[in-house]
Amino acid sequence: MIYTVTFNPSLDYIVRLDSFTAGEINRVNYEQVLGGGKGINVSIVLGNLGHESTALGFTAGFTGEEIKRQLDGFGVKHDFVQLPEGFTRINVKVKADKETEINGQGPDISEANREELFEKLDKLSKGDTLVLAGSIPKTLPDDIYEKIMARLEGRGIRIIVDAEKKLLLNVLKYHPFLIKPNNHELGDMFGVKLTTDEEIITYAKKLQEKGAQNVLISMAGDGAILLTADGKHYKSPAPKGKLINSVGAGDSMVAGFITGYIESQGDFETAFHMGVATGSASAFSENLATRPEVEALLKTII
Ligand SMILES: Nc1ncnc2c1ncn2[C@@H]1O[C@H](COP(=O)(O)OP(=O)(O)OP(=O)(O)O)[C@@H](O)[C@H]1O
Ligand SMILES: O=P(O)(O)OC[C@@]1(O)O[C@H](CO)[C@@H](O)[C@@H]1O
Repeated sequence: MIYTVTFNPSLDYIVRLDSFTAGEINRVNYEQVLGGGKGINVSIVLGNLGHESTALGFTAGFTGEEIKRQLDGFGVKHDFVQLPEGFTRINVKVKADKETEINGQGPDISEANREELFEKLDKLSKGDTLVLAGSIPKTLPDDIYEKIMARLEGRGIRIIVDAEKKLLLNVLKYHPFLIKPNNHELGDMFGVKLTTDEEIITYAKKLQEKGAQNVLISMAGDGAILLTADGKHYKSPAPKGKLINSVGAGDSMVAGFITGYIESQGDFETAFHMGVATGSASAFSENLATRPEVEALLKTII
C-alpha cells in the first residue's frame, strides 16, 4: 500500500494575468482552485496512473473540507487528522510574465494532533511505500520528518522524501529510499550554484554519502538526473512541449517514479523515465498528468 503525508496541505488558487504589477489592482483572466500540497498531488497523480494510495496529514476548516471533496471526486482515499481550529492554507500562484507564488503558513498543530498522525503511521507494514512531502506549518517542530523516520526505522517501509534544506538533510541518516530535490534546492543545501551536470552529480553524491539511497534531481525544462544506490547514474532530457502549469510537476515526477518502479518490479531506469514523463505531462497541462498524456510523452524519451 502507498501512503502520502502532506503536513501542510493547501488549496491552490491559480490565476493568470496578461501582466502583474505589485502595488496596483490586477485583474485576472483565468482562475482555478485546486486541492494541493505535495503529498496530495502525489496521491492524485498515482490515482490517475492507476495506483491506489491513502493521503494522510492535517486538514482544517472550510479549505480542508474542499480538499477532501476534491480527493473524493478523484477517488483518492484519505485519512487526515482533523484539526479543531483554523483553516488549511490557501496558496496563491500568479502566472503572468513571471510566476509568483504566495504560500500560506498553515494552521496550528498540537502535540496531541501530531500523536494522532503517528498512530496512523504505526499501522504501516513491511513493503508499504510512504511519501513524506512539503513544508511544515510553523507550529510543527522542524524534526518532525526525522521523528517519523526514526519511529518507522527497521520496519521494511520504503520512504520517499521531498522536502527542502534542513528538513531533508536531517533525515538522510535514516537512509530514505529516494529523495527528490530540484537542482536549485540541491545547490542551496551546500550554499553553491550548480550549472553543469558534473557539478549536479558531484553534489547529489554528497547526499548519498550522508545516507540517501537513490537521489533524483529534477531540473524543470532541462529534465532530470538519477543516482542509484548501486553507483549508477541516468540522465534524461525533458520531453518537448508547451509549459502550461508547472505547479505539481515535481510531485507528479515522484508519482511517476513510484508507478514505474512498482510496474517494472524495481527497474530504476523504467521508474526514472516514467518519472520524467509524468512531471512533464503535468507541466504541459492545466491539471495534473493523466495516464494517456504520460504514455504519449514516454514514447519520446525512451
Ligand atoms: N518547462 C518544462 N518542460 C518540460 N518538462 C518540465 C518542465 N518543467 C518541469 N518539467 C518536468 O517535471 C519535472 C519536475 O520539475 P521541476 O524540476 O520543476 O520540479 P520541482 O521544482 O519539484 O517542481 P514543483 O515544486 O513545482 O512541483 C522535470 O524533471 C521535468 O521532467
Ligand atoms: O509550501 P510547500 O509545502 O513547500 O509547497 C506547497 C506547494 O507549492 O507545493 C505544491 C506543488 O509542488 C502545491 O500544490 C503547493 O501549493
